[in-house]
Amino acid sequence: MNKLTKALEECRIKQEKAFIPYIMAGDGGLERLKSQLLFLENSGATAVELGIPFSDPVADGPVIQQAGIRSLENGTTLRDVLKKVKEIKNEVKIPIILMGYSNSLMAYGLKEFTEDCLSAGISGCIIPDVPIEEEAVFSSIKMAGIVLIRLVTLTSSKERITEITAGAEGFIYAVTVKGITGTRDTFAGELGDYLKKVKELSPVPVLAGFGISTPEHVRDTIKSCDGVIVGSKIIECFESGKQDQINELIQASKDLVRK
Ligand SMILES: O=P(O)(O)OC[C@@H](O)[C@@H](O)c1c[nH]c2ccccc12
Repeated sequence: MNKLTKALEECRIKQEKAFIPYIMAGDGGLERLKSQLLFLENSGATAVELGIPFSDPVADGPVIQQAGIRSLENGTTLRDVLKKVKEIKNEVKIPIILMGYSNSLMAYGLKEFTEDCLSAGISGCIIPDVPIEEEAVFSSIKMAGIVLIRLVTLTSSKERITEITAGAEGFIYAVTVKGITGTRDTFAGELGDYLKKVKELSPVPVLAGFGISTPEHVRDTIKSCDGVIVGSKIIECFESGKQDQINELIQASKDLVRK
């Protein structure tokens, strides 16, 4: 079974919620990647979403844009990222999901990208600018047993959510805001109902992401879904050396079920 699918299945059996932090590969240099991944693993993350730096990150807010710029300035390429992940794959146990825009993958060549992901032990990919209608282009990834994570948003209709969740693999990424990535203070009132609706329709776990940045956000959001994804706040914490706050966020995802 795919390592990510298995990790999520273990969460379900243990009645735990999933927590997936996002980091930008090459931010601070790729030599930092192993210690970041091990820190997140030891803090109790279920998996890690690893961003591929890209010059035109259309879905990203300022924090991730800046992290991408820093990484590109360090000269990080997708090839380097996959090489580094391959190098450390026996030491890092948690599943790694690559997050990248379609251009980066197409420019690399999909056949080669798939092969290199396999040898690096990548479990899943998130390609946010690829709607299900275009997914066939990336079928080599799926055929290799790497899950392709699909996204739904607050504005997706019930019909659209049904289409997207049918045949979904790994988990469904439920975007919690109408906008780009980045920390938020509050969320739309309809968020809980939206997540419950996606959960009713989805055959795979539903994880919510975008804007989640405090332990309260984590606790509130996971009441209505199977886990959360946190990006911008994690990047900020690593930047400012406040790793203890990362622990608090991850811990918040474990609180609910223990009570
Ligand atoms: O940064 P936030 O608001 O916590 O959102 C998660 C996010 O960072 C991560 O999943 C992500 C980063 N870039 C993306 C682009 C599209 C979808 C998802 C993402």
